[in-house]
Amino acid sequence: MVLSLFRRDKQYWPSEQFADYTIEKTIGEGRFGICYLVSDGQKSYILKQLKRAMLKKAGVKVRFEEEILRSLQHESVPRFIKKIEREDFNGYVLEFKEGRTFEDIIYLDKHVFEREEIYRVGRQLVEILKYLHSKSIVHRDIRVPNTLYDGQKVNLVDFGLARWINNEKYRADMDFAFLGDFLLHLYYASFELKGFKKRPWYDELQLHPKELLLLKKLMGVDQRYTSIFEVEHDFYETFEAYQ
Ligand SMILES: Nc1ncnc2c1ncn2[C@@H]1O[C@H](COP(=O)(O)OP(=O)(O)OP(=O)(O)O)[C@@H](O)[C@H]1O
Repeated sequence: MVLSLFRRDKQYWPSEQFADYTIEKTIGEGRFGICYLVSDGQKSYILKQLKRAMLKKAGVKVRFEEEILRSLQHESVPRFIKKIEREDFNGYVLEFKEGRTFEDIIYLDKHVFEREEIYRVGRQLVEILKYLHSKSIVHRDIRVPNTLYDGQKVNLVDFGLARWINNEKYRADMDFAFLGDFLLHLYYASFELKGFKKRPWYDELQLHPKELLLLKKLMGVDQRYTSIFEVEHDFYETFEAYQ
């Protein structure tokens, strides 16, 4: 038992067979785990391998992702398919969600987001947050590498930091700063710095007063929203012209 804690995590390679799945490729490696794209011959899935060292260090915390994903049923959130616990592997199989990460779309493709698209993307994130918060879940990691987009639909992945809201350490409003920062990434995709001086986002981005207020309240520059319903209200008012 003690020895197994110090053993290195086994890496899986393309074409290798694992349980009922064939490994297609490694998608990403983070602090907590390694994500593989796998197939059962019919459909693709995500196999998430939890790192042994992290399981030991974070203990019960890594279990939240499983518990929370199992409790969710939303078209933009991967379904929890099954858990796999073996001597040489700890992890689970998740539904594969389509789309590339916003990180790749912004920084590799250099895609420019016009206001209408910012509205279409933002609207979906507000809907996802309404669902999560109604289930007493705060995601705490809505960032460009954890959001997938196929040009139409937005999917939210990586529930590794998600927690049950207890209004103390874990509050719903924690997601608002992430949402604000995410939207700023979309605005900045079309931003060109004129001159040399870097100024704060609320000075250098050309924003409508309603956009400015929405973003300031999300980011906590102005008094932060207290519920997703307030965010939703202001979001739709801000983007009224695109509905
Ligand atoms: N269900 C899914 N469908 C499609 N792609 C996914 C899915 N889950 C994760 N991915 C992809 O795998 C990458 C890594 O996933 P995830 O962030 O959950 O792993 P992680 O080990 O927790 O990483 P980190 O520690 O960096 O947060 C994501 O950026 C995304 O591109």
